[in-house]
Amino acid sequence: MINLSVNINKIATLRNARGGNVPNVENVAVDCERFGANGITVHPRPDERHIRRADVYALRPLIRTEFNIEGYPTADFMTLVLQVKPTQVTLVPDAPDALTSTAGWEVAPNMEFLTGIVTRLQDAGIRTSIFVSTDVENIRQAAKTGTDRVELYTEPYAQLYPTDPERAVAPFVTAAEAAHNAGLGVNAGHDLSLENLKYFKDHVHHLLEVSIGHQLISDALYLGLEQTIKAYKECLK
Ligand SMILES: CC(=O)[C@@H](O)[C@H](O)COP(=O)(O)O
Ligand SMILES: NCC(=O)COP(=O)(O)O
Repeated sequence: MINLSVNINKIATLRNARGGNVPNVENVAVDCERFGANGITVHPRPDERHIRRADVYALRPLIRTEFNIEGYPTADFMTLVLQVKPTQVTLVPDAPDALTSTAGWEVAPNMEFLTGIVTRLQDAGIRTSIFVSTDVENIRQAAKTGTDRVELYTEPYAQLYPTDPERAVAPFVTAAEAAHNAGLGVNAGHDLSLENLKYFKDHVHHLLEVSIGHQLISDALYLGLEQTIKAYKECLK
């Protein structure tokens, strides 16, 4: 089974637009699980433009499935995740002011840093994942950090899929195989959608989890959250 982890950043974006508590991020997380999500993902950014640190603490006791927290491992981020102890932390190389994630780690130049972070998280019982592109040598370097998993950055796939699905998916097939052969679990995410998810799942082997937010929450405006989650899960069957 491939887990669907619903990224609820955009629910917090909407809530923050008015300063109140509508929509309620905690209720939405619980409802995502009720509607079939296998996990909840959040990416608390330093400027708290969507998910806030307080949301992460509030969500922890409510989540019954897998809780995945993404982010750049600053000292503040590490304090947060070591207190909250989610199921998984996904390490992302984003600058503090990044609009969204646009690249994976260059692992070799960050080997000592990433190895230290991975060790601290695993010592606390937290599964780790490193956000990477499809570069196979870079994925082999990621395995040397001791990380449990990598998350393949799928935006290049999403961009090319509408015009050339075969060429779009090919590097991901190779990357997932390389990660698996290096002993890593394989996650994927960024810009996955109802349009491109099934083809990705049908071609990329060894997938354990996809985390999906922007497109899924946008689809929910038309289909409703329950039907949307069911539709994404259908793509993963
Ligand atoms: C790590 C990743 O893939 C991103 O997609 C991220 O979680 C999305 O963040 P935003 O919602 O801030 O664009
Ligand atoms: N890790 C990717 C993620 O959580 C969601 O990315 P997106 O679907 O919002 O692009």
